[in-house]
Amino acid sequence: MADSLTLELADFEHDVHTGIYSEETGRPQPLRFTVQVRFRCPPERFVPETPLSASKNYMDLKFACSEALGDTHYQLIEAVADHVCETLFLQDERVEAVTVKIVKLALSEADEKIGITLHRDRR
Ligand SMILES: Nc1nc2c(c(=O)[nH]1)N=C([C@H](O)[C@@H](O)CO)CN2
Repeated sequence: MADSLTLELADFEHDVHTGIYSEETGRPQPLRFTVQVRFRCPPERFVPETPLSASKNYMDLKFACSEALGDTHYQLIEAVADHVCETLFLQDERVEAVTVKIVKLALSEADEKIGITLHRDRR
């Protein structure tokens, strides 16, 4: 049976312009991202000499959750997650599916975690 490969970035925090309400506009707020990327056809074996081109650079996941989001104001964090998914699909045609979990840290009063998870298969 073939292997499957999932790349993961967990608990990465980055400030993003997002929010529905007027008090949320004008300055970015911290979001916590956890992203999983399902990768098509990994090689049969990863040997010591296997090059990075046989996989996907996990630093690309950080890029998708930070610089790639730019200074755009995203009303909903769903739109942030959508942008992350599309960035990852565009980067590499071997990306089959992406799951993005976002926690809006500014909402937490007693360590509760409020946010969303978006899963998208390549269309
Ligand atoms: N499903 C969502 N619900 C809400 C969002 C959101 O982005 N997705 N955002 C807000 C406000 O901006 C919130 O962070 C402050 O009340 C409310 N609900």
